[in-house]
Amino acid sequence: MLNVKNITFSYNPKHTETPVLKDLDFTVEQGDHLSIIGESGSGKSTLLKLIYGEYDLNEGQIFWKDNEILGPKYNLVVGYEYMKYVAQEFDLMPFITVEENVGKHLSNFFPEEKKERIKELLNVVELQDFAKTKVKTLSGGQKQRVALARALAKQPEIILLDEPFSHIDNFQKQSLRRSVFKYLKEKKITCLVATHDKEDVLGFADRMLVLHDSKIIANDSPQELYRNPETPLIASFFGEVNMLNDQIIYAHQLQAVADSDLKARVVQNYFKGPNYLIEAEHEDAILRFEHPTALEVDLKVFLKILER
Ligand SMILES: Nc1ncnc2c1ncn2[C@@H]1O[C@H](COP(=O)(O)OP(=O)(O)OP(=O)(O)O)[C@@H](O)[C@H]1O
Repeated sequence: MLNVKNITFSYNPKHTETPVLKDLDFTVEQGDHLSIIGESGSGKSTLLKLIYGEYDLNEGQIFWKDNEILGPKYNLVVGYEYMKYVAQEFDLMPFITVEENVGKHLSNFFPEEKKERIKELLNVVELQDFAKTKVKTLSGGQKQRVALARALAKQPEIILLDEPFSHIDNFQKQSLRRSVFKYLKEKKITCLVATHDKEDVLGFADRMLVLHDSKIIANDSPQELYRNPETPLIASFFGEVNMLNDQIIYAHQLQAVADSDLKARVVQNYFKGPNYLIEAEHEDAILRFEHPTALEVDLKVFLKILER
């Protein structure tokens, strides 16, 4: 189990500024998948780096099982055998091939096993066809996949992923995500994923931690946070939201009907694929709702609030 005990951290060595993270306290069970979300600059990457032992904490402690994770003040070399961290910058070796990068830290004593392992990992990240390609010639998304495979090579107990699919194109993202997260679950590798993308969370994460103003404002299952978001910030991670009489209403919860007390005037349409997102004016505020077709600007519509 990962145990993050009341940690506080600021980059400023004199600790004079407001800390980036303050009094964070949470645990992650072995084999669980935790998503870390929050606005840009809320400290997601910093949290992963602290768990990796890259910085010294101002206050608090972090444990993986019984081992305390210590910062550079106490640990000459950053990092532990049982933990891997895939940062937003990949730090690969450009002049050697994909398979050499992936196998970099694997033992040469068992060449057959090593070959098989590299093959398995390249399958997980869907890079089978690039085994012999030099990394310097790869695209950003391909490099990101090599970095993932390399981090998995020695089967860590826990992996920290910072925006793991940010460079991957939409054509491959879905299948790669399924492949990597399925692999981590099967191998019971605990995983912490900092992400902006709800698709990385829904369907994969056991829990979701929301950072805001240096604090954890929510730590629950994605299902629970989706159904009962306590703040518009949490709800807006899942989709477009409206505030109506201090209630959080998702855009898909508003339905155009023949008649209701909620009247609005259409001002804008956005094509979203399966439907349109319609913006409509209601008492000087803009409401957003989904509709199967585009609606004429200035059309008066009546809206009904559906259950979540
Ligand atoms: N090395 C650093 N030195 C000083 N301040 C830093 C450093 N790295 C990050 N920060 C600051 O710490 C805060 C949190 O940054 P962090 O990168 O952890 O946020 P994030 O949530 O991961 O953002 P993003 O979603 O944009 O990646 C920001 O205000 C950032 O400017």
